[in-house]
Amino acid sequence: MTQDELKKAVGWAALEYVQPGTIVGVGTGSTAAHFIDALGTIKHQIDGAVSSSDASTAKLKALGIAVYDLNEVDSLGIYVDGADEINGNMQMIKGGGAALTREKIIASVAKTFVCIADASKQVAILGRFPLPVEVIPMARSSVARELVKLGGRPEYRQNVVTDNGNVILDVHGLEIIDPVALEDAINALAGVVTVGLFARRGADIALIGGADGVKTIKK
Ligand SMILES: O=C(CO)[C@H](O)[C@H](O)COP(=O)(O)O
Repeated sequence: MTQDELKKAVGWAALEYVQPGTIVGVGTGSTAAHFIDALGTIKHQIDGAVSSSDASTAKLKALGIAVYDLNEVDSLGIYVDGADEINGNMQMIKGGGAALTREKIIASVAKTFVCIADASKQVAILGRFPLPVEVIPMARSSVARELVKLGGRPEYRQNVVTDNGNVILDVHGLEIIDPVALEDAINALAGVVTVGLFARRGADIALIGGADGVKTIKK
């Protein structure tokens, strides 16, 4: 199977966790896009979605799925999203698609985070994938200097402006032994909006697509 076929398999497998009559939290990226396609087939059974990016919102609306502002929603049963890396403790690096801030907000509200990923995303130690950090534009250089002190090599993601009007620094060269400590340290830097390290709030369920099919891992 190709990587995209594995992404499709987990995207469709996530339908099992969608409860009829509820609003569903929806992530961003190529794996989440498969989930949105799957969601479209049961659109009359759900109340709608809360979306983590303008791109996912457009895709949801094109399929006829109502998209709600998170402020209109009191609670959320599930959030379904991909990951750039996931470790054995269900902690993740996210933000390859620059949607990390809205993803983290929705994940914080949802009762259950369902991570959908192909097996290439599983790692023993997070950090091989450059860690995305969303930064207020005027703090780009000052935050970059602080990230160097934390042991990383930040690179400005050229020509990318987030849905929130900010910029992204991708931090290379990290071997993240203590994800919670690094998440806290980066979040504490003035000018950082969000770090794409989902350590304090990791996934509750991971659906991992590999050669043997879709494996379910529960926290
Ligand atoms: O965090 C994300 C977007 O900000 C995505 O979930 C992550 O980049 C994985 O993307 P894909 O499913 O395309 O491999």
